[in-house]
Amino acid sequence: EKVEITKEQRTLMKVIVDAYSTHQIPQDVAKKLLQEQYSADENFLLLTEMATSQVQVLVEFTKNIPGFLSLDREDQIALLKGSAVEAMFLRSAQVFSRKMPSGQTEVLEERIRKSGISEEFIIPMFNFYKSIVSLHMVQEEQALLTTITILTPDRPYVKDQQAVERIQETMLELLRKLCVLQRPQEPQYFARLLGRLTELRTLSHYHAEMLTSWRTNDHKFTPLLCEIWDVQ
Ligand SMILES: CC(C)c1onc(-c2c(Cl)cccc2Cl)c1COc1ccc2c(ccn2Cc2cccc(C(=O)O)c2)c1
Repeated sequence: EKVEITKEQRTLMKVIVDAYSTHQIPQDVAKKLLQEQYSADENFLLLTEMATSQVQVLVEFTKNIPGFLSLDREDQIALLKGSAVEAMFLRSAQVFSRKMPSGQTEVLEERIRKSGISEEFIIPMFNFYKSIVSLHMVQEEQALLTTITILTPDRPYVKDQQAVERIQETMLELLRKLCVLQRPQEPQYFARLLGRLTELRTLSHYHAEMLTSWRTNDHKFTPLLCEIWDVQ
């Protein structure tokens, strides 16, 4: 069928992509990736700083999702807490896709591999990164996929799931059209993107175990991470 983006969908798209591209991790944090010395503890500290910065970036981005601020306030918190890890996996995967300048990507990979995460989580984590990189998503797809992840209605403690579903459906329809228009030769591309959201759920279960094992080894998190991840 003839697929076309309506005027209001184009406006919605612009708002989301602008918000997604505006909020980046401050360059000084990204630069530290190259400077700090290598040790499991130093790597953990750097990753903690990046995760904390990412959560701040994520909160700002989420506030710009049209309709999000009109949701029940407690549901807004429940959506953020429930999606933070998944959104950060997506974001970190996109950082790997865009090949950061001056070899930061390799350094970042090295620091994640040597930060006290057990091998059983490293393998699925980097398989996920590879699967995201192989999709060669454009920014619109990255921004919409992150938005759809945040607007997942069945997160724990969400009261008005219908209200969340309504906004998410708008985003899903827009992403579906974008995929058809961007990749006419790949009719399954939209389904493949949504398949990654299933992988993300699995990773977020692994992540809960990663947190426990870090804490067992007496690693400290920042107050913001403790709040969003319900630790300590
Ligand atoms: C608390 C910390 C040790 C941690 O716990 N789980 C994870 C964790 C892990 Cl180890 C993997 C995936 C998700 C999380 Cl929360 C992490 C490390 O978290 C991050 C967070 C963001 C990350 C990374 C890696 C890359 N990024 C994104 C990034 C880096 C540099 C620049 C930019 C930018 O936008 O310009 C973005 C790690």
